[in-house]
Amino acid sequence: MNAKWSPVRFNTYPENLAERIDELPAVDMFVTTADPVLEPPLVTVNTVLSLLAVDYPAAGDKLACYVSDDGCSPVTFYALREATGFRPHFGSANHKFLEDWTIMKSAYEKLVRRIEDADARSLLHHGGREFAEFLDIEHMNHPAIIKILWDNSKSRIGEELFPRLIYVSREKSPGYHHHYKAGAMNVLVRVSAVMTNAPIMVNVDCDMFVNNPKAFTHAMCLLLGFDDEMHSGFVQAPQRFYGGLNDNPFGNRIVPFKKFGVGIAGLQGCFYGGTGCFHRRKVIYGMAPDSIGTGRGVTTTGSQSYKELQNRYGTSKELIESAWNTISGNQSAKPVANSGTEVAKEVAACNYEDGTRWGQEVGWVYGSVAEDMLTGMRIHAAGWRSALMDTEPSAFLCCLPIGGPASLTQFKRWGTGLFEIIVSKNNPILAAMFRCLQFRQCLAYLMVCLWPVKALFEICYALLGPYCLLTNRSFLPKASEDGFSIPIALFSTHITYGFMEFMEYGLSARAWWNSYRMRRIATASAGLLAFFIVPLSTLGLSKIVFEVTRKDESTSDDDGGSTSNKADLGRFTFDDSPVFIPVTALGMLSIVAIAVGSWRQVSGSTKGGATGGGPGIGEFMSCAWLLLCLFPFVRGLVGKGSYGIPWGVKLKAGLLVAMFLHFSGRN
Ligand SMILES: O=c1ccn([C@@H]2O[C@H](COP(=O)(O)OP(=O)(O)O[C@H]3O[C@H](CO)[C@@H](O)[C@H](O)[C@H]3O)[C@@H](O)[C@H]2O)c(=O)[nH]1
Ligand SMILES: [Mn+2]
Repeated sequence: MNAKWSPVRFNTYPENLAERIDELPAVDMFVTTADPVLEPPLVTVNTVLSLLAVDYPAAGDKLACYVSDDGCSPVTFYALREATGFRPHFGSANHKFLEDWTIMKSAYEKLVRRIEDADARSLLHHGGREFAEFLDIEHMNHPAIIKILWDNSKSRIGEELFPRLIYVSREKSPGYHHHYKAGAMNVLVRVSAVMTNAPIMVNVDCDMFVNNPKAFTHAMCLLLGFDDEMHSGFVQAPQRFYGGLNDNPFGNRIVPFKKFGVGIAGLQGCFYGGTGCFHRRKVIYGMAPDSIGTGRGVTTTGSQSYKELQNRYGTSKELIESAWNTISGNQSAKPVANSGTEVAKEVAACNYEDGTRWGQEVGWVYGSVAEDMLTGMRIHAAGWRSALMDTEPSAFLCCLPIGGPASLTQFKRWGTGLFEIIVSKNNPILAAMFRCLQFRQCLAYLMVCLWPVKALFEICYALLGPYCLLTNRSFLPKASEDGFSIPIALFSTHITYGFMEFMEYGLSARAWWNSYRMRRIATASAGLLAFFIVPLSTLGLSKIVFEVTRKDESTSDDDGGSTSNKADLGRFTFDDSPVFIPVTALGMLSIVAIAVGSWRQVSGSTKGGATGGGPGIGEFMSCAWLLLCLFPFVRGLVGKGSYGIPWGVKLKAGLLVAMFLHFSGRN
């Protein structure tokens, strides 16, 4: 309620920028990809092409696109290089669009075929000099590879300028933690600092393409439009998805967050969602808003402050100069190392961050696999607000994970990451007490970050029903008692409220149900696991890794998938991941409980229950409701192939159920 109480919407009118068109700032665009198998190079190329084609004044000069490839894949590199060949079609796309449509389409189809046919081995051996650096390397142990795929100096006179495109694969070494996406983002920030140093940066995941060609100008409205910059430390576009399945079968389209998003926009501002977000470079460099206090430690010039800058940003002369230009507001200065990649490689090295503030007060913050939440919170804690940019059509679209394993792995990562924030020194309570995080914003962060803790309570509630049926007890008033109306009223208000919210957004009842039950499933599986993993990892007993979500191209509309195919895709799938154990156990348990409870009713042995305290309609209903929510798992118990729960999981779940039966039978 705190989060939804004061909704705010920002409307943007890019046409009002027309007079200031020459003043529009340069934008560095960042794309991250990590695994050529889970994230097909074609997906990345589509994203990059959409960024390069964005409608922005003097785009060729002001935009530069940096692609970080943590997979260090020659195929990704090849795909991007081929994509630059698509360049001539861009100029024409803007002018005589229709005539050139067919030419462009066939060029694109050729590009797709080339990328799909590419294979790493033959590229390495027959691809020429450009691939030499990829030869004989391990993807977790290699020097930095940085290649300028398109540089404006290559443009011929008279040719329309085309944004720069730079391929970055940072150095990796077994001795250094690479901090997953946050680490990749920080390298991109530094590499771009010494190459183009644009005051604004936008970052997207490799599967998130630009859907509204005017997206950047809309964002500028919010970045330039406030009297005080403080109101838009960053500008976030809400996550929207393309294609996808009907009615959100895996619940990852988190609909209640629509209202939540607009709600917190009215507090200190929307959360940073990790993708589709415009950042001010100086905010990322750890600056506080001018109206709050200048420069947080880096205000003066002279040798002393040079040392300070070095301690913060590292030893590269070029980077320090560029950072100094950024924090002192000297945007007109040209980037320092415009040519060559030597300096860029220096700042992309593993050991560059040693002894600096990168990953703490500077750049994307380390210490959570939900680096987006953590980094956004650091920015809010510095006193910035953020603005939500909701354009029509949506600025960016990304793809949704499909199937049980991919969805629950994603939920598990979020849960772990969020809980990591709570147990770290960067938690929202401390930020509200000692820094500039507002109280209500802190509550909103807590509500989200405490989700794994909520899982523990939710599991206990879920177990109450089965426990009562099994042990012939009750926890709810009997239907004949007056008190019975209280749980009924609570339950139906809760359900009706959630349902109405979906109706308000014009969604189907089915979508509501899918989302509702998927939240129960995700909490009891991914949330619960996250709750246990984080303390274990703090004790050093387990290791948290960022598991990249598989990007399925088949979710796109143009696949032409038949309806039955889509229905199949919407069916829950399983694998042998431990994330499935708790819910499988819960499903089995409720079946056993209902069986035992009904048998007792039928055989009339309830009379033996302690002073008529046996289960009533309430307990049966909660068990049945639980079973209904877990229906995909009940179906999975008997399903075949990937639609069936593997025996290993069933066995472990069975063991848990047996343990529960044993202990509940004891008293
Ligand atoms: O070591 C890594 C791991 C991941 N990534 C990139 O990080 C992005 C996000 O990963 P993905 O598996 O797609 O995660 P999602 O669950 O789809 O991402 C959501 O949640 C993440 C935090 O958990 C945020 O970083 C994302 O922006 C947000 O979209 C992708 O572009 C990856 O290529 C890297 O660059 N390096
Ligand atoms: Mn993603």
